[in-house]
Amino acid sequence: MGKPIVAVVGRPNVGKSTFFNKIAGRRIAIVEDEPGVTRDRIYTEVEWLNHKFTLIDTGGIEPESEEIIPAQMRRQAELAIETANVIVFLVDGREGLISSDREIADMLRKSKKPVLLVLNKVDTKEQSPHYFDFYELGIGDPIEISSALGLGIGDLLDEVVKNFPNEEAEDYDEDVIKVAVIGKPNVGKSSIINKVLGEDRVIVSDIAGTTRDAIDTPFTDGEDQYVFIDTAGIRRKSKIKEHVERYSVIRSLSAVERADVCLLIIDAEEGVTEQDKKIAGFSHENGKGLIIVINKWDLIEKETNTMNQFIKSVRTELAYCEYAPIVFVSALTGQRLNKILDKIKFVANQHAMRVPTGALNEVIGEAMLLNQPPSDKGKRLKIFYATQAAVKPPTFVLFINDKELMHFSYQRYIENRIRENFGFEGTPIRFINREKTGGEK
Ligand SMILES: Nc1nc2c(ncn2[C@@H]2O[C@H](COP(=O)(O)OP(=O)(O)OP(=O)(O)O)[C@@H](O)[C@H]2O)c(=O)[nH]1
Ligand SMILES: Nc1nc2c(ncn2[C@@H]2O[C@H](COP(=O)(O)OP(=O)(O)OP(=O)(O)O)[C@@H](O)[C@H]2O)c(=O)[nH]1
Repeated sequence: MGKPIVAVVGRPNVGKSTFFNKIAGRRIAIVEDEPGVTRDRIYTEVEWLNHKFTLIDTGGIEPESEEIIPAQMRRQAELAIETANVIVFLVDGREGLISSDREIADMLRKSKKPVLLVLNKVDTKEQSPHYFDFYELGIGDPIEISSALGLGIGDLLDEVVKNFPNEEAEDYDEDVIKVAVIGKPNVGKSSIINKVLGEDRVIVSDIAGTTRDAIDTPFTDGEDQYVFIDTAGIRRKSKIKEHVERYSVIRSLSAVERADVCLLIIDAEEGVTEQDKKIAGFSHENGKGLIIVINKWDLIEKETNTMNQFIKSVRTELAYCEYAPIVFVSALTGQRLNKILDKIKFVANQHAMRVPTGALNEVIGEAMLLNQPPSDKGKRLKIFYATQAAVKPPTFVLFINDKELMHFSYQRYIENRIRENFGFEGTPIRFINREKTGGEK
């Protein structure tokens, strides 16, 4: 199971952005130093009491578009209900209860998701004069905070964490390959899924070891078991056109969290957009396998170098995922779609691959001989020993003499040597640097 997702909802002006910023200030970012990773405030990674979760901001409601306000609010709440494990429902403790709070509350109550009712703007130690009114919403005890002053935030996060689903909760068996098909609206996600499912694959109604979500689509090619995660939203053509880009990014988040491999579908005519970067960044940060699928290739007029030029621009725009293979397909003509499943299987294996410690240390030893580690003030970096501590994604612990001496560029060099020797195509690689004291060897 992926990291839990927490969504913040509430009517305009209750302080959602202020709240989000306050929490985002505490964010931990695993790949923070990596250049090119697009940071956007749609989501932030948070750690509280050893629990990691993703906080999503369902976004502001545009005050200009008058008639649309109720619909937008409704959509925002729906989105939170669809994607989040815990919902923080923010209301204004100074202004008191108003009718749009009731509307949102009705939707949230019906969702069966854990909802925390949070009175914001309670800037003093005293209880809000409206405190008891909020019980009427039927969501339980209100929690008082001041996002502006940072009061009550810790207690609130304690409550949030308590409501997370059991981390031991069963998902699919280890060897079921979980695939998220992600991308902007209209790039051809459903068409690709349908084509893949159409080709001799058997959709299975039940699959070993699952408490599975009805919106997933498990299938098998006779050899391996797969599941397209969270595809209901894709198959069920939504009536409400999701104009707001943010919505489709958020929709992708929970699917990515649960996936082993993400297929990022890009429209060949449009090329890589900002939104694609956000989604790819999310896959990368969450350590998922990634395949970049350029769809609608039939619409492109080809000259000698068209494909290479396209690859070049994708590599530039998505520089931090250069490990991801790029495939050019057409869901319309079926071109190269038969290769997709093999690619998925391949990347899933790379993502779960473990290399022997002996071979790993040989590669690193050689790497250090070929290209001396950096030094500073007469002290040179030493890597004493390395071991692969985890898979999905492959994670290496490097025991070194001094963390300060490990530069990004050298880490990158080590990563490249590991990739050259072992592959790991399609998966990010993580490093943990550990100082080994008394470390001469
Ligand atoms: N006194 C006080 N003011 C607050 C607090 N939190 C937010 N505000 C103020 O409330 C106003 C609205 O805050 P935002 O964070 O923009 O509210 P929002 O819910 O994101 O609003 P939309 O983007 O319109 O949905 C701003 O003027 C904030 O400064 C608080 O804890 N105490
Ligand atoms: N020419 C061409 N059209 C395609 C291709 N793949 C999909 N389309 C068309 O693009 C449109 C969108 O395809 P969908 O599969 O519905 O896209 P989607 O990404 O699932 O869209 P949303 O449900 O809005 O997220 C449809 O009209 C498809 O027929 C392709 O490879 N070539």
